[in-house]
Amino acid sequence: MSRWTRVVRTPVGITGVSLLTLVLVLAVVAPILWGDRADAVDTDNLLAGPSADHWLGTDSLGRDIFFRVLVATRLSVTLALLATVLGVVVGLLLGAAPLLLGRRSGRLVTATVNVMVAFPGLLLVLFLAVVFGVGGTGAVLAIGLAGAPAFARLCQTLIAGVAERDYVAAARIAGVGRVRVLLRHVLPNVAEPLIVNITIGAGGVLLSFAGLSFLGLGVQQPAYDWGRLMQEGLAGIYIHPLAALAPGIAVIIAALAFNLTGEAIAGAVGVSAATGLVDPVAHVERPDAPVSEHPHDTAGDPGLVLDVRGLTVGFPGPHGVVRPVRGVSFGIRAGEAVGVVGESGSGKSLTALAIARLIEEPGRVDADRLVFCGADLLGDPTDSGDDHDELLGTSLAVVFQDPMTSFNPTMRIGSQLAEVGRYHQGLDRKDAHARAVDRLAAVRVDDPERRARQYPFEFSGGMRQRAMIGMGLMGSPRLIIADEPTTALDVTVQAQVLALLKQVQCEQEAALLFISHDVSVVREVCDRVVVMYAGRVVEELPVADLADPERVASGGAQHPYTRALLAAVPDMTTDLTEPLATIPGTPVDPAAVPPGCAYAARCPLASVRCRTEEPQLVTDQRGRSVACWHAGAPLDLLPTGEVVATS
Ligand SMILES: Nc1ncnc2c1ncn2[C@@H]1O[C@H](COP(=O)(O)OP(=O)(O)OP(=O)(O)O)[C@@H](O)[C@H]1O
Repeated sequence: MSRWTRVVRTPVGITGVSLLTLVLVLAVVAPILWGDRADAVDTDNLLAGPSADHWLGTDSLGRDIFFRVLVATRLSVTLALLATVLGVVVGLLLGAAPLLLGRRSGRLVTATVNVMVAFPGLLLVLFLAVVFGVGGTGAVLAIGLAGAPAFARLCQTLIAGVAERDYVAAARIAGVGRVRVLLRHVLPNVAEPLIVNITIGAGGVLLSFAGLSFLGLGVQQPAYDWGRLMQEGLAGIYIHPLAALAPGIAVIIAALAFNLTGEAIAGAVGVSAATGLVDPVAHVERPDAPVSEHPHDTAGDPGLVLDVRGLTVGFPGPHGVVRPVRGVSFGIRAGEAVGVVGESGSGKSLTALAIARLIEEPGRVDADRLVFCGADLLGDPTDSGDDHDELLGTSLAVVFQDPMTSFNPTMRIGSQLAEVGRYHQGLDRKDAHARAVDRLAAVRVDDPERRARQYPFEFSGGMRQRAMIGMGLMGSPRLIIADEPTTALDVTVQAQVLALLKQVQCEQEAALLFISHDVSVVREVCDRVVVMYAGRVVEELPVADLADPERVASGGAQHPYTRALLAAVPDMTTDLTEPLATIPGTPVDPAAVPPGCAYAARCPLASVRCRTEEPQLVTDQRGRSVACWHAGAPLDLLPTGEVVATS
């Protein structure tokens, strides 16, 4: 059963939809059928009570109240819908401002919206009604604009939630413009709560309109809506109450029709009908001081596809800037696979996002050097004549961790792949689709023509990851960033996706940056490994040296953290009757990084020097680097004093 069928299967739904249909039908037909009778003046029957000729009596000019209430449906509903549309359009534009204008200008709009929301709604309506002038048009503008801020805030919150999804990031890497991202990737995914809110909102607008006309600020004679009829009937409320009550009841029925329908849709699509009452969007201030802790610089190596030196990522926190990535340096050559390992929170994903230029304000990325395919990603693209987005769109492929969020659920898989071809290779719709099908075949998706027409929910997790790799292959990637691409998959599918990733990397002679917390997976896929702890690289070495945590003297891992990570990986000799080894203690909170070596509190070798002086990354003749004052020292040897770094 479709969701929309479900709307009318509940008592609330059937009542709401029936009432709404009745109201809308009356709005269309009533003026045509009964317009003349509603306007007919009968001077012999002024202020008459109910009779067979006039079911609800007559007004002060002898006009039939029943027909006037029916005929007023059109103006009441039309004006309410116009005001709703105005509020929705303005609210949507304001709500989408952070996405369309970028965070900085967007924040200004957000702040203005928040001030407007704090302003009492009724006062705002009355104020605007006076500003725009008495009458139907003024009332539409007043009610529409007064409702816009609340709708804008709802949109901001919903859009912000979707804008962080991986498929939006993927579309942005693919070079899709902001307006298209909004229309194609964001709005379809927030449409349901918006529709619910608009429907319920229309009921409220109808009441507001009746209120304004009742106060004499809305519709003016000779036109009449329900509010106007209520006002006219008020004068004789004690002798002839039906003249005021009948239009009042009509307002209640119509408002109920909209509200019940909205509630029913909310129930059917699983959205809270109170979504409009969300908390204000949190604001954080941008740090003033630029961040650059790491003067460490190296001359650029032209053989590197990616050259990162002193990369920092900072976010403003309540007590100053928090830097989850604090001076990361590494490079990757064409055809090389580099693994980045470390516990959760060590800054692996942020490092990848910074390279893909996906860190949004107020986050701030700084580096001494961030060069991809010879282009300085930190420089102004117009200076160098390069278009970074174009470069990243064609030469960088990103495979995200969660196959559920990697694709836009409202778009066919083929269209999402084709989007890359259309934006970056200038292919027309047909060629882009053909290439998308071809790329799906290249990542071994069976029956690619049919699969390309399917939606993401029709793909299994493993197939979605393959399709994501296929999307990266729409261009000719020089670098593939895979951020925990198999964490969400079961073991068999994991092996298939890893094999595919490796095969694609070899065929394309691309570099691979493979992020994982699982050392054993990195050992399978990569040539070299970068070990991160608390936002820094603590060791970098060939995977061959990861073989055995105890093989320190003969060139194995030297850093106690790398050795602890290795010891925590179960192998064939692990005694399964014993609990699996873990690293004692907890990772460092990026907001409270201690002085000295960040790992000292958990390190069996930590000495006084470790707690006060931060070890720098030192590279040996074989090109392996380690940042530790006691690198390679036996782990059971408790330090008695200062030990000089062995490398
Ligand atoms: N937008 C943000 N604002 C503030 N802090 C953030 C933001 N994004 C991430 N962080 C913090 O940065 C730290 C590093 O995050 P990151 O996602 O890079 O870790 P990770 O090593 O990839 O971990 P995981 O394996 O869990 O993904 C975490 O402590 C996280 O809370």
